[in-house]
Amino acid sequence: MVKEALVNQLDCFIDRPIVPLFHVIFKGIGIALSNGYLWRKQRKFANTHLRYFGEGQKSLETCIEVESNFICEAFKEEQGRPFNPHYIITNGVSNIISSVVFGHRFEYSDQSFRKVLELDNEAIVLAGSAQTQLYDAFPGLMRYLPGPHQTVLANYQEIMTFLKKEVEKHQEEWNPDDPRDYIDVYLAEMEKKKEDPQAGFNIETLLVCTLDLIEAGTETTATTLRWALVYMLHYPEIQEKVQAEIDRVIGQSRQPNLADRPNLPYTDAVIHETQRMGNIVPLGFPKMASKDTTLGGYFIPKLADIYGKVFSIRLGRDNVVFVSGYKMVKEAIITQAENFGDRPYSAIGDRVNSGPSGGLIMSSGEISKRQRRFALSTLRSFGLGKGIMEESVCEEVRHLLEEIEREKGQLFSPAGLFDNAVSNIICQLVMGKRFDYSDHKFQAMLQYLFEMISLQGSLWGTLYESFPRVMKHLPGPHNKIFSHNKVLLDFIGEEVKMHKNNVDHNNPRDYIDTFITEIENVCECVHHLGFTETNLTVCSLDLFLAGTETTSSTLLWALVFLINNPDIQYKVHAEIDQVIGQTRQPTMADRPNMPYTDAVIHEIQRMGNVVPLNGFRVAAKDTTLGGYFIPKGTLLLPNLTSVLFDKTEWETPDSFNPGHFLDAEGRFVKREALLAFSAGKRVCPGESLGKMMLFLFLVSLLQRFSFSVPDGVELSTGGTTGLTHAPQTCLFFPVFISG
Ligand code: HEM
Repeated sequence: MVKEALVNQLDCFIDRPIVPLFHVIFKGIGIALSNGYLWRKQRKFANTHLRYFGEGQKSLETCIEVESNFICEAFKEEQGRPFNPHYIITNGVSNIISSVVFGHRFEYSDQSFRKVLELDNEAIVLAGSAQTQLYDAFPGLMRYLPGPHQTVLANYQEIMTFLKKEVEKHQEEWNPDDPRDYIDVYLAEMEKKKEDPQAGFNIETLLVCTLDLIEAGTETTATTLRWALVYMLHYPEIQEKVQAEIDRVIGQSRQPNLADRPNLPYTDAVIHETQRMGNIVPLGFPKMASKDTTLGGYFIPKLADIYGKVFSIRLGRDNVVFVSGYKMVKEAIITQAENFGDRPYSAIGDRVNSGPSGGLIMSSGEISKRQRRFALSTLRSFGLGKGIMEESVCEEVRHLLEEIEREKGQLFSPAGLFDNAVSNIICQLVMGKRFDYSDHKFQAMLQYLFEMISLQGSLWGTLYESFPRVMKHLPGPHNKIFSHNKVLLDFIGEEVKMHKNNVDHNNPRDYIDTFITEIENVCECVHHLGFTETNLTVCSLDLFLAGTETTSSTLLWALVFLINNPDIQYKVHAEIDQVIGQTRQPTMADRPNMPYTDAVIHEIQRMGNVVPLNGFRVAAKDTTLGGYFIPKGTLLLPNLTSVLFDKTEWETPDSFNPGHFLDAEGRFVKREALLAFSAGKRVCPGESLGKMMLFLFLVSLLQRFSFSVPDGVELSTGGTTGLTHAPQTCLFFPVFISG
């Protein structure tokens, strides 16, 4: 699979991502961390001239033979006493590269060069540590804070000063007719490439290239040699066999040379096995997909094409198993529903829910079962199926249409209105009232709600989940998750207080009343199942968190896809005209008579893909999935993107095609692979309400308006991805359709 990525898909995985800490030093120039045209030019130049100055040439072999002698002499000086060969080997190896780059070697007693090697070694070790990774997350902040990242930066600065001196010396002595080494030919190339600044031939790039060559060549080769010694110590019988082969083929009277290699098969095999076991660049250097594969470390569809249907990735401190494709996701969340029904521990959830298992979204086990059952039965008794909820939606539709009419066909962004309209339905359900679109306090609450969702799905949220103890004390946007959450809980808490004052236990008006009644009625022994006032506010907030942005983003996607496909918008208008006309409001009873519109809404949900990653699950016991062993406690992400765009399930997965949900006669067909609301034990409890809102809002909007964008504007279907996948800010013309 790695070969598939690195060799067969060479063009797709050639670029390096920007790593902020390294970027300070390497600046995206040089050979190792550059991209595009500059990288191609620098890499080609290095390839050609490294070959010229030695690689593949007898002169380099001689140079290595000489250096081997120095190493052996230095070992001899230890007179058989135990010693650490680290710096002798490192110095020896880097001398080979120094000969090519600087045209000379450094004595092992040269303290200034030894210092450079020590600084480099320390920088490499520290750069791989978890603490320095914080720098990559918060470069703006960490720049001013103490920590190992400062040592990494200081070490590289000092190494750069050393390299600068070498380059300056070369500039002083430079004779273009007699290039001695890589620096000399580079100086000549700088003259030649003056007209091509994009290729990056300048002193700054030369310094970075020099550092790249010394660093990449020294640490790797020297570490492999040290592994070789370790294996020889561990396997004395193998060491003896290598020595026997050397005695037989070379003897003691001359130095080894490369011509001996074909006659030393055992030794050659040992060196290869050392490289395999030594595994000195265990992860490879990060590569960035130049085509769609990953985003900010998160899975996007093409990743599964590369790694298979079940693969694991380290996210922060956890190993997360990504499950992809309809069949495998179904196997995980439906067939093995019992095993993958719980949520993993979440540091954010723990803090916002006043304990590890509160609310509806983050709870697990018995609490989740009881709270989900309670929420679903309340949703049912407040109208799903009885028409009360439908009435609420129809009333909200009238307010929404009125607001849009006020725009008088001017360009406008409906996002805020959709958010308010959808959350009003949840307000009706939870607290029995709606808020006017001009209510500033409620608008502010919605802003807090969305910012909280967006921050949880951002790198800041991920960092908090990974390093809660550190992040708790650091400034940064993640703190807003908690402050906003508190404001929202207080807002709901106020409602709970008011409800408590005038609740009629025999006649509950909404979710809050029903919950208060439940707290009164259930035995105190089941309060630990979440029937407490605190959990009532958390569960209410969860209904807003889970229900508002998902539904309103789907409505926005609807307009994006219908504007981009005017023929489809036209057909929906035609079906509305034919089935409903202009004299009455749409109702849910119209849906069975509108197969085309129904198919369009389902296709919007598929392509809109508003919960791209689904919710995390955790394995309740050891199990297997797709042939892989999944130990108890493993985090699982049953990836919905991979299901909604599964090539084996959808005829045209990447294009907007309502035909996915229609048969040859134009009848609506349900498709099992449309898991937009997920499935199994944690399937969205708001699915029916969500579907009702989508149908009534959308059909009512299209009954009254047709939507378009200014000429020449193409709406992006790329979207922004965090926990949810929403269209980028969109501006539309609502054109009033007169009766
Ligand atoms: C188009 C609209 C919606 C979509 C696409 C959607 C999708 C989802 C998805 C994918 C999940 C994750 C399930 C899992 O982890 O397997 C979820 C969970 C949830 N949704 Fe929805 N949802 C929508 C509307 C709503 C509405 C309107 C409500 C509230 C009335 C709601 C309430 C919830 C709750 C409470 C959960 C958490 C359930 C749990 O963890 O057990 N959703 N939703």
